[in-house]
Amino acid sequence: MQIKETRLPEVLILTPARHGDARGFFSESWNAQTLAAAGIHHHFVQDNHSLSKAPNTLRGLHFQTPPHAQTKLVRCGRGALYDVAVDIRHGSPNFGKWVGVELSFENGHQLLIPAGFMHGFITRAPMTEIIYKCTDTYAPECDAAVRWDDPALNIDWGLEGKTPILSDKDAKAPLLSEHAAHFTWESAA
Ligand SMILES: Cc1cn([C@H]2C[C@H](O)[C@@H](COP(=O)(O)OP(=O)(O)O[C@H]3O[C@H](C)C(=O)[C@H](O)[C@H]3O)O2)c(=O)[nH]c1=O
Repeated sequence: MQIKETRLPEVLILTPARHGDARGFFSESWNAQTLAAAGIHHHFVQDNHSLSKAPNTLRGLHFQTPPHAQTKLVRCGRGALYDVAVDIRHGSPNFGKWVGVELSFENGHQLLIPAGFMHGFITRAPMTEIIYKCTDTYAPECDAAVRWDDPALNIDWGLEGKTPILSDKDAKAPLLSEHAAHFTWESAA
């Protein structure tokens, strides 16, 4: 397992080993003991899996507010995507700062996104599948979204002038500044 920091130190790129042979490869996509040996302790309770059929499909920016904030371990099961995490922890020196990482079936990279960060991604290929583990279960009453193109965040999604495919919910999401509550977050669960 390779572990690499990003410009937001709490957001890590994890790349499990792939054991190749003539048939293809085998990889432990997640092993609690391996992560614990690296000092990474999370209790995941829900796995998510979504398919986005077209490139430039953008899902985000999403998060669950306390008490159901989620740490996520994200990977790309098929295709390719650009995965983005945004720090919205009240009082964080990196509040409002973002980082993006290319995740693909080919590169096998995973992104560990702690509670207190928003998550979003844009697909770079057709039929892209994202698979991710969460440390809390779905809580619709805590499900929140912020506009993908919030000028205060200035995220570069690599759209090159194209318009992303969005859900109605994401198209109508508020700006971060319109979220009345400033969320205080326990340390990442
Ligand atoms: C998140 C979630 C959704 N749903 C249901 C609710 C809707 O009927 C349907 C689609 O939900 P939504 O449009 O919120 O799905 P995405 O746009 O992929 O949202 C996700 O995308 C971003 C990138 C995330 O990190 C979050 O996990 C999540 O917000 O699945 C569930 O049943 N359980 C769940 O945990």
